[in-house]
Amino acid sequence: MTLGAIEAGGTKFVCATGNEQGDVFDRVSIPTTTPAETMAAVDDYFTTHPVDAIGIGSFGPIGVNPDTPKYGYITTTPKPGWGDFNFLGHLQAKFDMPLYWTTDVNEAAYGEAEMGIAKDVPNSIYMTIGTGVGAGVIANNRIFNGRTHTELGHMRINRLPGDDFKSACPYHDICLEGLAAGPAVGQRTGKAGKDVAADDPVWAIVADYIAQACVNLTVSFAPDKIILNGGVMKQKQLFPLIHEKFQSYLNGYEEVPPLAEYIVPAGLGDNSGVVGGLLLAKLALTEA
Ligand SMILES: Nc1ncnc2c1ncn2[C@@H]1O[C@H](COP(=O)(O)OP(=O)(O)OP(=O)(O)O)[C@@H](O)[C@H]1O
Ligand SMILES: [Zn+2]
Repeated sequence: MTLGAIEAGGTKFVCATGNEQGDVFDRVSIPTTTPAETMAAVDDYFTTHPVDAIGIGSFGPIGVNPDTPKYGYITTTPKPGWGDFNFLGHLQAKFDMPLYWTTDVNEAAYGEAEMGIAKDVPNSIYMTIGTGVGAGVIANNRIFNGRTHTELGHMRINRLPGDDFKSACPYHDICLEGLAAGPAVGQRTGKAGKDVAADDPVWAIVADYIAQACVNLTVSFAPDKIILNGGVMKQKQLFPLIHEKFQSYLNGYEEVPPLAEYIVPAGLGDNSGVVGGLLLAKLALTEA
């Protein structure tokens, strides 16, 4: 059996084939331009690389609730051409096979939960801190959705005293994404995140906000693990800073696993999404 995965991001789409153990056989990267152009390349890929099912994780916001008219759509993105695009419908018209449709972060969360750092625990959260912040919640080995998917990157956090940085989120004066994602780091320092020194004071601010988010995730979802990935988390010195602040903000309220095993980097690195897609394809097949 051959499985397919799509990791649909705002700058590139990755299409891949592999098996139910999460082994990747082949992959291609397609620039995200217009839906017509990008989807034609996706269609071509799975026509020349036949599969039995496809797991799809898309940038959003997207419709994930089958009871709503916009199920399967990319809904309100400002990305030209992609707003109100019926992504799942497009694929269903081309490929007569089981398809699993979810967000890019839910897909990556599923990959880490099944084959990555969280494979031995049933409850985990995968949060990526890159251009934006997004998180996928796995509860009892399943992707958690409510009325729609979560938007945990936009959780409110408390500003540190003296931090008067103007939020980079156009909607929120104080959200994690607006104060601590890659663009905020860039605007705070005047440099690209990768060029900011490891001991720059900006990292203590970023770590504080991420630690606040981890406390919020802990009390909201009671995960066994919180996985932090994305461009900003390439700064590995953030982990001990986050652990220290997390400890002080949780303040002994509840027992959590040892922090070095609780708030951790991804196990699959840049492969979490593609592996998640393959395993969601398998799930779609077993549930079809
Ligand atoms: N080594 C690094 N240290 C700090 N920041 C970094 C590093 N590498 C990339 N970044 C920042 O991370 C952001 C890019 O994030 P990422 O590499 O996760 O890609 P992305 O796909 O654009 O993000 P998203 O998942 O939000 O769409 C940019 O703002 C970039 O400046
Ligand atoms: Zn926001």
